[in-house]
Amino acid sequence: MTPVLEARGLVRRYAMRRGMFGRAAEVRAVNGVSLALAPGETLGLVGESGCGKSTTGRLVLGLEAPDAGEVCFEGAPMPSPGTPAWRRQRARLQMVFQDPLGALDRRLPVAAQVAEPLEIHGLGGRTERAARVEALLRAVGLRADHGARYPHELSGGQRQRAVLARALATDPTLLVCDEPISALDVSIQAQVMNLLTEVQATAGVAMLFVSHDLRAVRQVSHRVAVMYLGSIVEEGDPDAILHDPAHPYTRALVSAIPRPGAQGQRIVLRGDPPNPAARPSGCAFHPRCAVAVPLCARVSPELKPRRDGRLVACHVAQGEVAPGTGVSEPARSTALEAA
Ligand SMILES: Nc1ncnc2c1ncn2[C@@H]1O[C@H](COP(=O)(O)OP(=O)(O)OP(=O)(O)O)[C@@H](O)[C@H]1O
Repeated sequence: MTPVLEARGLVRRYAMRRGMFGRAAEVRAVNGVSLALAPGETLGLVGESGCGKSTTGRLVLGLEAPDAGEVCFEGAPMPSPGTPAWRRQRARLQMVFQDPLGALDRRLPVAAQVAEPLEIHGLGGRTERAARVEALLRAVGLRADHGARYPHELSGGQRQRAVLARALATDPTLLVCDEPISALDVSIQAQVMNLLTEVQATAGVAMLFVSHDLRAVRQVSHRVAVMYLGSIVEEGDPDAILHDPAHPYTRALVSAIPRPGAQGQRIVLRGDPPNPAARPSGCAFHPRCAVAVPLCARVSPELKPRRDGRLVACHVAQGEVAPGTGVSEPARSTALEAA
């Protein structure tokens, strides 16, 4: 089956000035990310602030061009932004961002905004569009009269529902949801998460669900990818990752989830939070890692399957470090090749 989305080796760098008169430094926001999504599948992208989740989302949507790597949508390379082919494809690729008020136009009633993508892409006549808007509002749990209101006349959860209705208007095959619940009250978060689960089941849309909240990601995702400093460090089944995280960074993330009765289990990461403008050599996580060995400072581990099939980018978790000797032969030769 052709994947809806396939991204290979994505790299995105930004120039960043250090202070008013400082020299420009380079931030590697995304550093070799590859991912694939099957039709109807949801991939959760999780990691702490600044690890490159949103930049990955923008690259996947074609809102920004990568400095290296390629994005294929339904088997074909993503057309250049602004071209007619790109505009046609944009109808099939939609997004839902964190702030529903910012995503909506304050001067337009909700129904007009839900109808907008249909007009832009020339889908249906006036009557058909009106019927489609009503059906979309109903599908996301809003009434027809909500459509006549302006965004400020809706609650936060209702606004995010309106944003979702608009995103679904063109019947997309891929939805990128970037922190869709983090600006909402906790009680409303659950409603929107349930709605997203419903949308998955009924619309059959593939989703890239970006969040720093592993529990939210687990609720909607078929697979989870954990990012650290621009790279995916672990990928696999959400339950397996939550119950038996393989990468030391994932273990720290999981241990930070508050759980009743799990006292004193939290892993506190040592060292400073990562600075993308000063990327450590080798494994980017090694300065904060409790199980790092000398190899980790020299050789960047690849994301590859362990014996149990879990994808992990860690020399230790992959079993490349032989007990007692420090480094096993395959890892030693990789290190020598890299030296
Ligand atoms: N336009 C830009 N110019 C310069 N640096 C940028 C730009 N966009 C992002 N960055 C930097 O790239 C890195 C990754 O940012 P990104 O927004 O992708 O992270 P994130 O994981 O989505 O974070 P958050 O959860 O806080 O939204 C950060 O260090 C950020 O400061």
